[in-house]
Amino acid sequence: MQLQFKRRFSMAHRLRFDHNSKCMTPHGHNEFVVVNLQSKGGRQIDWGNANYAASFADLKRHWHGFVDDSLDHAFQLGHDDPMLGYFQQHEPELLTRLLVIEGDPTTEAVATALYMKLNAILAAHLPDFECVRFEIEETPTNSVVLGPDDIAACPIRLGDWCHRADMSLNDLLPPSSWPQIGSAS
Ligand SMILES: Nc1nc2c(c(=O)[nH]1)N=C([C@H](O)[C@H](O)COP(=O)(O)OP(=O)(O)OP(=O)(O)O)CN2
Repeated sequence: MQLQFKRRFSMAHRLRFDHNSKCMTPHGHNEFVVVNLQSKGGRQIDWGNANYAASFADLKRHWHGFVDDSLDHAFQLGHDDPMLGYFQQHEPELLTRLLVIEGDPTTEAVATALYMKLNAILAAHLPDFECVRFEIEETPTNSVVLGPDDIAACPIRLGDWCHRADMSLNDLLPPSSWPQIGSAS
């Protein structure tokens, strides 16, 4: 049995690889992230009693905390985007609001990075559960859907932050400066 949780977030990005694209201009979307979780077998449904393996609240707490408090309204940029230099020089207090990824921040790449982030969060907080389907709905007409094989097949390291169970969105700041998910910042 799979449990599906959906959360909305706002974001901005720009794609620089295709110079003729309208997506060169920074622009934003209101997106949905949809995750399907299932028990790895260690925790089964407690039939006849609680009738669940874990409550919705417990399953959503850490992931939705990350989505709401870190991902929502972040500006997604490629690692070599010159706009990073602007923020480092003029508005360093906003560096925690930048999601930085190797290459252009397409929905495919960001979904892969965020799926890895969810896996790190599950390993730290819900080790008996796994994500078997991960979806980002970028617009009402464009979605990217991933399964575990897509994560295994990713040929590059998109960012160390994807593998940490904290609030980090980039590797510009040391890991010690990022709050843990669920802790007061
Ligand atoms: N493979 C990808 N291609 C594009 C992505 C992406 O993430 N992966 N992203 C964009 C832009 O973010 C753009 O905002 C959306 O592009 P597009 O669908 O071309 O534009 P519309 O939303 O206006 O599309 P309609 O369906 O015609 O409304 C571009 N490409």
